[in-house]
Amino acid sequence: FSDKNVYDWSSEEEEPDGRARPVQVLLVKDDHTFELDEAALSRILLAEEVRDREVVAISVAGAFRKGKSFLMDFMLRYMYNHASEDWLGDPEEPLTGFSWRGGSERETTGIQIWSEVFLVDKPDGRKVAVLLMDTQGTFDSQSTLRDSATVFALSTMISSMQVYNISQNVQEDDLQHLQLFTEYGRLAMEETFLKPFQSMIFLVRDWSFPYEFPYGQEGGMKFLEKRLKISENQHEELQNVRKHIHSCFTNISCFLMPHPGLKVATNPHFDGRIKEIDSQFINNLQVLVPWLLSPRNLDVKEINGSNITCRGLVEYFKAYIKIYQGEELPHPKSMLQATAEANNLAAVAAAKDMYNKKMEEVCGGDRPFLAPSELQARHSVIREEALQVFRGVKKMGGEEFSRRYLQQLEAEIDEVFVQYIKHNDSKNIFHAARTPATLFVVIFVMYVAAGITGFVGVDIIASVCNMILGLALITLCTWAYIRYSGEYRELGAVIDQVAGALWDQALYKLYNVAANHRHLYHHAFPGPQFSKQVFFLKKKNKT
Ligand SMILES: Nc1nc2c(ncn2[C@@H]2O[C@H](COP(=O)(O)OP(=O)(O)OP(=O)(O)O)[C@@H](O)[C@H]2O)c(=O)[nH]1
Ligand SMILES: [Mg+2]
Repeated sequence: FSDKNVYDWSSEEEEPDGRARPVQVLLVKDDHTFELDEAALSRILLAEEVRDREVVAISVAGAFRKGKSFLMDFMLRYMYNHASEDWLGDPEEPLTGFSWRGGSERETTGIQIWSEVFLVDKPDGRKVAVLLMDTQGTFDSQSTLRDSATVFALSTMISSMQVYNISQNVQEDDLQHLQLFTEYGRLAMEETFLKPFQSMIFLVRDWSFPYEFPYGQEGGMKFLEKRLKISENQHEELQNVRKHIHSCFTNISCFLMPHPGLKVATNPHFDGRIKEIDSQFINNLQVLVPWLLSPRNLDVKEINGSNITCRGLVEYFKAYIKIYQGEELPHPKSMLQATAEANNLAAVAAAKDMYNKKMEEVCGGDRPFLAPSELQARHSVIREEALQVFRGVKKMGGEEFSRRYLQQLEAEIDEVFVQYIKHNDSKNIFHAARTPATLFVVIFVMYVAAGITGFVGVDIIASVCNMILGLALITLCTWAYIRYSGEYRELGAVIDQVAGALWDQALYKLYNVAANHRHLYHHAFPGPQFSKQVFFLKKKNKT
């Protein structure tokens, strides 16, 4: 990091007035790839006064358009006013910092961090660096599920405190998405016996049932306890989500926030001044922000049980983004897509299972050799039955989607059929006798050749023939021993292969000779055209 270039402002990041501002460190590009702006990240986290300080990273994540950046700006105000009593400041002052606005389209993209890292003295005397992080909302209409999952997972991995910003209630799908995203994060991290992430704060915005659970942290905790409770009679699916969430975070808490008033929610000219926000919201903001950010509540970022400095965080950020840029992680899928895939795969498995069972009955290990044509016929029938089984299973995802799996099933069945053919062939006594027969033929031919050449007086060729004869004899004995004892099977396979090749070559040659002389045969025995065709058809059917 001593390289000076690392600290240089990149040209587009030129900041003439030196004022703090949000800096985009993670970019999600149009082609849904991710890019880390290392220069910008290094410039902020490797500045001399902070780089060796332990870091507290606070992030806010959740669905888009739910007031995340708005909340972050109040956190900024708290940090700038040094946690004083009247940190909210002038009620007429517009709210600035991370860019926020009304409207239905997304605002924040990627991950942005505040260019100023705050140095805070903790009550135990340690000076820590506080980093504020704003993130792209999940499930906007321009992001894939993978984009959302990556931004959420990365911000959870990098932060020591993740604020999960949700609207109105903690719904089961909020929990399921949290489960999906944290699992996606955990995949990219090293396995550890510790919980992978630190603090998770469920921040419920626009809470409308204070008569059931009062606003604030205590009401929130009671509410969340109820929501995340695991009981015996709960369905396994519900239990799994809850167990997963408990296993991911060392600290889980909740805060119930009231609605900020209609001006905040609906007035396009609202600029964030406190005067126009409901007093109940402000009162709770005055509890929430110090609860999150007061020096004694700041948790230093830990990874694998050791505290991380700003310098370390840069390295982790780089390492994690590399994993998400690569192709080794599975892509998170939408619920429908995942279910449709599971349905189709189960149907493929059932159909294949049925095919295997029926084929075992036809030509399994304990069944005798079956004529190849018969095997082919039985295969065709059973294959069609298996395809019917696949078509008969109810599957999500539609015709088009399941066609791919049907093709996969057909390919797999055909592959298995090749194995059945081989298995059936090996039961053929002539197949087993192919190697010794070939060797016998070689021995015989060599014997005759040696005899003739010896008689004629070409001794050298006779000796060569005798040598080949001897070799073939030894090979035959070796092959017999291997077949009998089951040892040295690789050598046995080589002998079979060579003998097979010899056999095929000889047959091929014979066939060629026959084919070359066929016209002579027809010439010698001319017959009516149709009978020739019938003859060939019959022959074809037989084979
Ligand atoms: N109903 C409601 N609206 C809020 C709340 N806080 C802020 N808003 C309004 O919500 C709108 C969006 O605020 P942002 O902070 O830009 O939202 P965001 O979650 O950062 O949005 P993205 O960056 O697009 O993900 C603004 O008009 C805010 O005035 C809240 O607690 N409840
Ligand atoms: Mg935002």
